[in-house]
Amino acid sequence: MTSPIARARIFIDGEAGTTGLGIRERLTSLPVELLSIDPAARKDPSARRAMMAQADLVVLCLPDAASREAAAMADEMGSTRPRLLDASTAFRVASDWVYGFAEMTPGQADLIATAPNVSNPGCYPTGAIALLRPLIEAGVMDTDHAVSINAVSGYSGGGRTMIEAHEHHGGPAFELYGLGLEHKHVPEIELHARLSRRPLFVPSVGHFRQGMIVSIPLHLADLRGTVRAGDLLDTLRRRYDGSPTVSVAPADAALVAETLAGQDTMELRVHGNDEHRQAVLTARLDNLGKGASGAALQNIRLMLGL
Ligand SMILES: NC(=O)C1=CN([C@@H]2O[C@H](COP(=O)(O)OP(=O)(O)OC[C@H]3O[C@@H](n4cnc5c(N)ncnc54)[C@H](OP(=O)(O)O)[C@@H]3O)[C@@H](O)[C@H]2O)C=CC1
Ligand SMILES: CC(=O)N[C@@H](CCC(=O)OP(=O)(O)O)C(=O)O
Repeated sequence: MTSPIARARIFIDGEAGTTGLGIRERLTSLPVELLSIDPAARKDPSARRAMMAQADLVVLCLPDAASREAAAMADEMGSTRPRLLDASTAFRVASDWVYGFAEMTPGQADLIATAPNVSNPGCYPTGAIALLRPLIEAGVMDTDHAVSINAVSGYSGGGRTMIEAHEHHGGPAFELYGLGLEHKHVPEIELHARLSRRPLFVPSVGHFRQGMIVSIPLHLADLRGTVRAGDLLDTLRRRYDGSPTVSVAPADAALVAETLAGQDTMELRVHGNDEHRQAVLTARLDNLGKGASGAALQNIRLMLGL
């Protein structure tokens, strides 16, 4: 862990957006100084650059293109460059950025603590990678396993535009999307879960504000060796033993997506039937909590040694 910076200064670029607001609220629990931009100048590059120049850490809560622009601005500052934590998809598979999923694998939290650039994970990848990577690292699942990932998110996952659509114009009760099979989270899941074969990913959104379930059906006969559902459970338990944020919970007959709304934790489960040699892995989280702002707070604490 790095030595704590005395009252570090943090600038959230995109502070008024969904993720930015969630981070701002959570920062009140930390001994840091929040630098806020004049709302009228929030998209003015010179005003943003001036805020960045005063900050120890800049948290980017922007669309991808604006994040790339902000990272380029930071690079122009040379030795006075602030450290960056990016909430967008822009740098999640970039080799010179550290992936900000502290529990993903042993040693990841230490990498985050010292990195100049950290990318906050996507909401869906947080659940998918948490379930898949321990199985691949334990050799239970082959890297080229034919993985299918189904997921449902609350509408806040679509940012301000989708929130307004659902809250003011009555969005659909349930909608499958990403059916072109090009969702922006697939490369991130493939890389960080350590898959060598592109997974199928079918996301959906429901008419509820916050919450998410990611589920991965498995035929146990397609895994390595003679694997039972209990072996999958043991593998996940070993990986997340003692984690305050990721827990491995008992299987349940049904799961409600909204249960963890407002919380920054994630629950993993293995729902197995050894007679039929089948299992469904699930991750339940709040897309705005462990899926976004809660993970960002975890990364901020690690980066500042708090
Ligand atoms: N919502 C979610 O569940 C998650 C979102 N994310 C990621 O976080 C990022 C932000 O998403 P989210 O908070 O949902 O989006 P929002 O649309 O709610 O917020 C984006 C914010 O960025 C501002 N903004 C847009 N362009 C610029 C610019 N060029 N310069 C400065 N500010 C700008 C917007 O201002 P204005 O509204 O005035 O245009 C708005 O305040 C995205 O990259 C998203 O992928 C990550 C994890 C989960
Ligand atoms: C419901 C919905 O639209 N969800 C968004 C994902 C949420 C999000 O913005 O994801 P990031 O974590 O990558 O930023 C989507 O599918 O694009």
